[in-house]
Amino acid sequence: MSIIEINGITKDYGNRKGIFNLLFAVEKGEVFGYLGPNGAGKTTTIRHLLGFLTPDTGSAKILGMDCRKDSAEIMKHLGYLPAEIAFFDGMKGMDFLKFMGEMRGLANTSYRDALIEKFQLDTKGTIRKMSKGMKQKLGIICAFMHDPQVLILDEPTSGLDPLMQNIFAGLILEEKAKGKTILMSSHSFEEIEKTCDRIGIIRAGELVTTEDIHVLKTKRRKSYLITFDSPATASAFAKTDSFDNITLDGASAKVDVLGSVTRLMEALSGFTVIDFDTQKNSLEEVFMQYYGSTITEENATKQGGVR
Ligand SMILES: Nc1ncnc2c1ncn2[C@@H]1O[C@H](COP(=O)(O)OP(=O)(O)OP(=O)(O)O)[C@@H](O)[C@H]1O
Repeated sequence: MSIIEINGITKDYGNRKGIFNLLFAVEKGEVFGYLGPNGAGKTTTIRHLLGFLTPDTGSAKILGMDCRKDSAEIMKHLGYLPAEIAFFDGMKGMDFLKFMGEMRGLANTSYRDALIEKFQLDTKGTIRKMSKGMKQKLGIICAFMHDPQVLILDEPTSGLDPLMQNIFAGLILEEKAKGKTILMSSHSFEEIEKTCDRIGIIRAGELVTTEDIHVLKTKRRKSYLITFDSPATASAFAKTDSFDNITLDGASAKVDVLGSVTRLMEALSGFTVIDFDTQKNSLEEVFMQYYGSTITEENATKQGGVR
């Protein structure tokens, strides 16, 4: 039995908005990254899993239970971080965590306290006065503190600074090692790449693909920005003809590499390199790398009125 199942869900909001015949499953111990641009349908999918929405067709299950009918039972085993956190604004952070803990019958608060420590959150102040990042940390602690078997996290790192994003990635890996099943949505391939086993890409309400992250990494083209000691060295490197796609700019060269970076490292060994940087690709670029013109053609067809 899969832990999370989305069985052919359609929720049509009209105007081509919503989700359409979605079908995927997340297995025990798996971290599943759910990626897509703004408005693709990630939150709508997650709201079905939480039992907040009734699908037009299809169904969702968690731990074999129906997300709509058995949501009270499911909640006992689930940690949820919403995309937009609405807390009781006037409450102090710690009072909120205590309140949520009591609702869930949390007897042992040691994990909660360890999470507060890990995220360095000052829980003494009122939630109203907390920054976006602090509220996000509070939401994360609340989702994990009762040690649930299943976690559903809607854009968990939004508002977190890079240091906290790394701490969050570490937490996900620890939870994965405990055998937790995690579905997390994101816009960022880079973020998902650090933690997930598999990703699903949704676009315009339809699942474009689900793929093993290791397979994707080998298919992925990355850009590297290399700064040499002089423009002459940069052009000498470009003339080695080792790579198809080199763009020169003074002493710098941007090189696109597919898969392993070993070949680039070897090619650079005879040159003086001052700086070496990876350029992050946007999700859109990653889409284009994997699916090339297919996506644009599909979109053009849809915009022309055919689904
Ligand atoms: N209740 C609703 N009524 C009508 N349209 C809706 C409703 N809820 C969502 N939508 C539309 O459905 C589409 C999918 O929205 P959803 O919030 O699931 O996207 P998302 O992938 O989570 O986006 P983001 O990354 O911006 O959070 C959007 O076009 C949105 O405007």
